[in-house]
Amino acid sequence: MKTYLTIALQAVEQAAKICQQVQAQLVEEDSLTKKDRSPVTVADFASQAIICKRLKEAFPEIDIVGEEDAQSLRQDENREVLNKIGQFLPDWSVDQILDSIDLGNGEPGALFWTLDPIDGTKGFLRKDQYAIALALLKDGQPVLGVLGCPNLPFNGQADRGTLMYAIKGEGAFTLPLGGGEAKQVHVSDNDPEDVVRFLESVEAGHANHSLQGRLMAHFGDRAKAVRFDSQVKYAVLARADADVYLRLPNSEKPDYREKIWDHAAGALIVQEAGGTVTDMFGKPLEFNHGKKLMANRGLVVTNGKLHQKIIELLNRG
Ligand SMILES: Nc1ncnc2c1ncn2[C@@H]1O[C@H](COP(=O)(O)O)[C@@H](O)[C@H]1OP(=O)(O)O
Ligand SMILES: [Mg+2]
Repeated sequence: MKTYLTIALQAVEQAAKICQQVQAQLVEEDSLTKKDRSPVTVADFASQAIICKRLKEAFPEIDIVGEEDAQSLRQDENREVLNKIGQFLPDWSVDQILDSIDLGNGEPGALFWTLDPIDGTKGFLRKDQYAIALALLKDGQPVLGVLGCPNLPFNGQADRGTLMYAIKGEGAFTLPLGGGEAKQVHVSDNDPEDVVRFLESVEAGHANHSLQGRLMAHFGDRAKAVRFDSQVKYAVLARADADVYLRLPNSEKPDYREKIWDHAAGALIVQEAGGTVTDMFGKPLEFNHGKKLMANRGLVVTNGKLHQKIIELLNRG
């Protein structure tokens, strides 16, 4: 597993550098809009190209299930975006860029990678938080997870981003982006009688803030809301800077199913830091139903001590 970890960390580091460069110079034309109207940027594509290329060089036989594909970039109308990606990958030919992005068109199987090259694209566009999320799944369970969080200060140092990783059964660790010593992380110790820090999406459309608000009311003044974009929320909880992360289905999209690349890495990291991850009914996440968590609804992530209480409150009818 150590070889997988080394390559995964290198790939995420490399992608994070490009994402930081793009974010620093971001203009509106650097993004295009997908069919579901969600945005995708130059950096999403560059990140996926870099990570897929690195993984395939090292592990040619392992499929990669990435969030993006190059179909839209192959259309003339998006030539500008493709050219811009080329500026950030100066040694790459156009075909190399397109083909590397499409290395992420693999299918979930017994052993595969899943990649969100930029999770929280809306946060990225706001020059706020985003994550690069990569996980290795074996027999339907994440066994290795890496989260690159370029705008999440490492140890309070604003100029250093955060990397987090976990190997199943071996704990969760953090180190600064750019290199440094890895330190083990543990979730908080807070119980239902303490202050309870709730993580939620910045984007109101991505979760049911009002249902979450009603649940928080149970804890009165002790409930605090903390908003972050992306899987950065998992990293914040794993290092004990928050206690609960809820993703409750939004009434406008009651049938929404979570995507595997949005949760595989983060869920493993929180579990290895001592926390608990289930859906809103307390059922463990099942990663063996294709690209979506078809057998689960919503998400409840806690430090473990709060889990039962939250599930109880959510399901008391
Ligand atoms: N209705 C929805 N319910 C839950 N998650 C959603 C919904 N719409 C989009 N998302 C996902 O929320 C994630 C970002 O979450 P956050 O706001 O917490 O950072 C994205 O991966 C996005 O998926 P997608 O990338 O497919 O649009
Ligand atoms: Mg995502």
